[in-house]
Amino acid sequence: MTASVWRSVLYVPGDKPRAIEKARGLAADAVILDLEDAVAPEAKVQARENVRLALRAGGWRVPVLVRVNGLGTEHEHADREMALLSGTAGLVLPKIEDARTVAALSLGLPLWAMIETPAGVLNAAAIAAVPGVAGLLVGANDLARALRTQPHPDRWPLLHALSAVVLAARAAGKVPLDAVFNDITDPDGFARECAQGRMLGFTGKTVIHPGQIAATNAAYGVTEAQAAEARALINAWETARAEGKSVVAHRGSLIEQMHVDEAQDNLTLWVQQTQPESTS
Ligand SMILES: CC(C)(COP(=O)(O)OP(=O)(O)OC[C@H]1O[C@@H](n2cnc3c(N)ncnc32)[C@H](O)[C@@H]1OP(=O)(O)O)[C@@H](O)C(=O)NCCC(=O)NCCSC(=O)C[C@H](O)C(=O)O
Ligand SMILES: [Mg+2]
Repeated sequence: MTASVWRSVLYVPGDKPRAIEKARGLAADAVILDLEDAVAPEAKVQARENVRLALRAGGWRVPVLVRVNGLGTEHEHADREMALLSGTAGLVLPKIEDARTVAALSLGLPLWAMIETPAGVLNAAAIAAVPGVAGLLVGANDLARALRTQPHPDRWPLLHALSAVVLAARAAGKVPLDAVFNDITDPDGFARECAQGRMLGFTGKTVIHPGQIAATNAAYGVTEAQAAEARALINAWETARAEGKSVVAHRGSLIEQMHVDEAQDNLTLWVQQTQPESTS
């Protein structure tokens, strides 16, 4: 599946070999092997070795990214070198605050910038526009702490930042991925947040537990009925255009080129969902 249609992206702590193995069989569209905040300082070196072995072993059905430790940390260079030499599909860079630091990396593989500080949000458009950047990920835990916001079931205090990330990514033609939902025992709250993220314009969501994957794929995916409706809309458009009509109504509503484009996007996602091996 191409990154532009990733629905679920699973974080897996680099110091948990059992979870890394389990991730191979899960239905996430991409995996992030994490060396940063999921790993305690004393476990960092072993985690890097675990990730190296997992990448070198191969056999992954989906793209595997590595979240390296932050710029300026003692692990920065070793993490990056390991990931580059071991065949990762991309690097996730935490706490990115400006475009210049990302542009200076020029590593020749897709970079995923995490927006999780106030400065990162304010500079998100410039960060997204850096040529090597494939997408932006929201880090809502760090951001909430930095902004001193309080939790809210509909994330009101973070809405401006969430939309800023979507705007920045979309303006640059890059992929916006929503933040993690921390409570793995709250499926209703999780589903609500997935629906909100999709409404805001995110392509997909980062998740932290196998139990969150199916709901994410459903929320960000396309159902068979939606695919059929997309075909019907395209068909109505093409028929009307062939008859020389410039204004087209379908099921009582005006449709224009952007609706046809959206229907085409849904069909593309449907094909990638149902035949992932033909498109990855
Ligand atoms: C949240 C967890 C600590 C819960 O762990 P646990 O209590 O072990 O869960 P379960 O017992 O329900 O696990 C059941 C089985 O599933 C496997 N498992 C659990 N999580 C994962 C996973 N992420 N990937 C793959 N497999 C997973 C367990 O191994 C069990 O398997 P088995 O033994 O075979 O039954 C835990 O889920 C966890 O550690 N999650 C990831 C946490 C993480 O990565 N955090 C960092 C990224 S989030 C972040 O930093 C966001 C951002 O930066 C911000 O600022 O917001
Ligand atoms: Mg973070």
